[in-house]
Amino acid sequence: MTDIRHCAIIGGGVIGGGWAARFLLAGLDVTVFDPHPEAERRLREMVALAGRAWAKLISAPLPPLGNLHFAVSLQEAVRHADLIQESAPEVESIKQTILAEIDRFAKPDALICSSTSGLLPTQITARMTHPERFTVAHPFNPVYLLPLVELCGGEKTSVETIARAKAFYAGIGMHPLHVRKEIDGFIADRLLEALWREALWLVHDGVATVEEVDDAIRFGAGMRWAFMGTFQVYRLAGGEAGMRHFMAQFGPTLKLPWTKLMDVPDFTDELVDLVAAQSDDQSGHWKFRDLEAKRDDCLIGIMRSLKTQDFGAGATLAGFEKVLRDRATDSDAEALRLYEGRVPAEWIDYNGHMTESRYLEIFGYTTDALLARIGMDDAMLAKGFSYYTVETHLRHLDEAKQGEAFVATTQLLKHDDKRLHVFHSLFHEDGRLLATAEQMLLHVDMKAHRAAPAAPEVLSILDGIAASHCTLPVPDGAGRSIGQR
Ligand SMILES: NC(=O)C1=CN([C@@H]2O[C@H](COP(=O)(O)OP(=O)(O)OC[C@H]3O[C@@H](n4cnc5c(N)ncnc54)[C@H](O)[C@@H]3O)[C@@H](O)[C@H]2O)C=CC1
Ligand SMILES: C[N+](C)(C)CC(=O)CC(=O)[O-]
Repeated sequence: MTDIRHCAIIGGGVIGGGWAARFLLAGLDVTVFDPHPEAERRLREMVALAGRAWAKLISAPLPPLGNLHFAVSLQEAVRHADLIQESAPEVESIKQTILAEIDRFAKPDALICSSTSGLLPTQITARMTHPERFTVAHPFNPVYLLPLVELCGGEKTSVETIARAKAFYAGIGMHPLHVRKEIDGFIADRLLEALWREALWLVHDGVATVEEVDDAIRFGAGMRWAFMGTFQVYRLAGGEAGMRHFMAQFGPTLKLPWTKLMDVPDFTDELVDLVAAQSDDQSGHWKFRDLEAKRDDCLIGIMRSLKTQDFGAGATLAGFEKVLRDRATDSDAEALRLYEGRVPAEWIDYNGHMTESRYLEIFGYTTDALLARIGMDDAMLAKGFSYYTVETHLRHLDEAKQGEAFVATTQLLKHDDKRLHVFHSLFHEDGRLLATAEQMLLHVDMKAHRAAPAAPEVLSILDGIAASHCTLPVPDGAGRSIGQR
C-alpha cells in the first residue's frame, strides 16, 4: 500500500468516472470536479456498474468503499489530494490550463497524473511550475476493469515520480507499463489507431460493414490478443522454427499494398453517417448501460479464466487478490451494510413501536440486497434461477419508533453450491441492536422446481465475501433456538 489515500479527479466523464470507481473500490477517498450538470449522476451510475463488476471479478476481501465527494471548484478538489488524475477533454490548451491550476493548488508532495490518450507530456505540462511530479497515466476503458495504465513522463518528470506512480497503480490492481520514450500516442494508441484507420478505410471503401469488421476481430485475432499480444502469437505462427521463420515467410507481405497505414479517410458527413448508421444496425437494439454490462461480463469472464492460467491479465488479477488478502486485517472485515431506512408511520402498532412483521420485511429487503450483490440479477431470474428462503430464526431485541433510522447488515456464516446461511442484524441509528435474523436460503432451478447449484460467477462472489467474513466472530445468537438460554 502506498501513502496515497485521497485522490482528486478533474473531469468526471467516461474516463474520470472509471478512475473514480477504481479508486473508491480500492478503498481510497475521491473528490471530483466536473462543471457539467449531469456529471455527478453519470459518475455515480458508473460507480454502481463498477461495484457490480468487482463483486463478480474479485475473490478476495475488498476494503470498505472510499468516500465520494463532488467539489465546486478545481481548487477545492485538489487541495487535500495525494494524487490528482486529470481526465478533462483531449485538447492540449485545456490540459495546459488545468494542469497549471492543479500545480498551483495541490499539496507540494501530490502526484499529478494525466489520462491523456496521446498528447505529449512535455507539451501539456508547459505551464506547470513543478513538472517533475507529473506523469501521464493513460488508462483503458473501462478503467475499473482493464489493468493497463501507460506511464509516460515528460522531459522534467523525475525518476521518483515514475517509481511512485508505478507502485500506486500496481497497488490498485493495475499493470503499469512505463513508456520510456516520450512519443505521441504512446504504445497502445499507436497500435489501436493503426487498426482504427484500416477499419475506417474498409467501411469507407465498401469492403465491409462495421459489423463485419468487428467480426473479423472478435472471432479471430482479438481473442488471442487478449492474452498473448502480437509478437507471442506470431512466434507460434512460425511453427517450431519460431519468429525467424514467421518473419521470413510473412515479412515480404508487408511490402504488398495490404494496408493504407498513414492515409486517413476524410471524416466527411457521408463517412460519419455511414459508420454511425451501420453501428446503429449492429448495436442500436442495445441500451447503452446493458451493452456496457455485457462488455464488463465478457471481460470478467476472460480475466477470471486467465487467472486460472496465471497468465497475462489473469496473473495481475491473482496478484491483486493476494495483495487484498494480505492487506485485509480482522478489523477490516465487516458485515455487509445492505439496507437502511426510517420507520414510517404505518409500521407503528398499538404498542406505539414498529410492529413485529416489519422486522421480517426489513430482513426480506436485506436478503434481496444481498442477492443483488452476489449477481442474482434479472438476467439470472430470466434464466429461471433464484434463491428461496427456507428457514428464518428472528429475534426481536429492542424497539424502534416512528421516523427513527435503521440499518441492516449481513454476515455470511456458510455457503456451498446450493445453500446460503446468513445472519442479518438490524441496528437503530443510536447503535442499539434491534433484531437479528438467521436465515437459510436454497438456490433453486425454478423450471425444475428443485434445488440446483448456483452459477460459478455467483459462487465466486460468495467465496470472496466468505474469505472476508471468516475472520469475523460468530455473531451472538447465531445457531440459537427458541427457549435456549
Ligand atoms: N474515452 C476513452 O476511450 C479514453 C479517453 N482517455 C482520455 O481521458 C480524457 C477524458 O476523456 P473522456 O473521459 O473520454 O471524455 P469525456 O468527454 O467523457 O469527459 C470529459 C469530462 O471533462 C469535463 N470537463 C470539461 N472541461 C472541464 C474542466 N475545465 N474542468 C473539469 N472538467 C472538465 C466534461 O464535463 C466531461 O465530463 C482525455 O484526455 C482522453 O484522451 C483515455 C483513455 C481512453
Ligand atoms: C480512443 N482513445 C484513443 C481515446 C482510446 C484510448 O486512449 C484507450 C482505449 O481505451 O481504447
